[in-house]
Amino acid sequence: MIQLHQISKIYNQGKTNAFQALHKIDLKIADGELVAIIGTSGAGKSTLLHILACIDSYESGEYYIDDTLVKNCSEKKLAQIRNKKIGMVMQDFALVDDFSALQNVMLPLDFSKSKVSEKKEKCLKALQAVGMEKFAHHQSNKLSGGQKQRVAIARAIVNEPSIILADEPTGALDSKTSSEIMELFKSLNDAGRTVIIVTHDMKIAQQCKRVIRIEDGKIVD
Ligand SMILES: Nc1ncnc2c1ncn2[C@@H]1O[C@H](COP(=O)(O)OP(=O)(O)OP(=O)(O)O)[C@@H](O)[C@H]1O
Repeated sequence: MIQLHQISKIYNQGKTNAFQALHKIDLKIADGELVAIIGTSGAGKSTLLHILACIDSYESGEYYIDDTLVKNCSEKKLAQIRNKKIGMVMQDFALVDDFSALQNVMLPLDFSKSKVSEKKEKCLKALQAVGMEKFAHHQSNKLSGGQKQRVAIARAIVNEPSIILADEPTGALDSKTSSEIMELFKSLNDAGRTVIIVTHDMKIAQQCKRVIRIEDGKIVD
């Protein structure tokens, strides 16, 4: 499903501060895998995740997602891929503070032509899947860290993407809450989704079926 062939990423190319963050990365991730990406700070984990999420460019190599060659896609097609195929979860939750949980989960449906009542129903279903339906009308900045991350996960799955990408999703949570969030990722994976998690936490990585270690922009293990 995901294939990277010789992907290289250079920040500030052509300038005196040019920096090569990824060196000829080859990687295949099949449908339904549960993968951790680990490595020291600055190794290139987030850069790789952003390329997988189609939110960052690369200087050379090919990235195929379900046989679509990403670099040939128009901006419109890329937006469609991001919206329909990929759900993103961030360390800092990236919720709109003064929106309710429901309004946050509605955001990816902003451009959908469905009726508002249908959109709401979809969002409530996503909130239910993460155990947060009772908090649908709570303002998001009044929720705990773990609850915020559940809402962020509901927002990531509302369009039923086949791939979930998470960047340090438990980095701001205590260990008990981290375990609960990891259980949620495992259940999303059990339901058939591909889940790729960047993490520093070995307890999280050990629960993944495959661990990829990056050092200095290269896959070393
Ligand atoms: N926008 C940018 N411009 C220039 N260099 C960048 C940029 N973003 C990242 N880098 C550099 O690229 C390298 C890889 O960064 P990246 O954020 O992918 O690392 P990481 O493994 O995710 O680190 P961390 O675990 O600290 O989040 C680092 O040396 C970083 O300084």
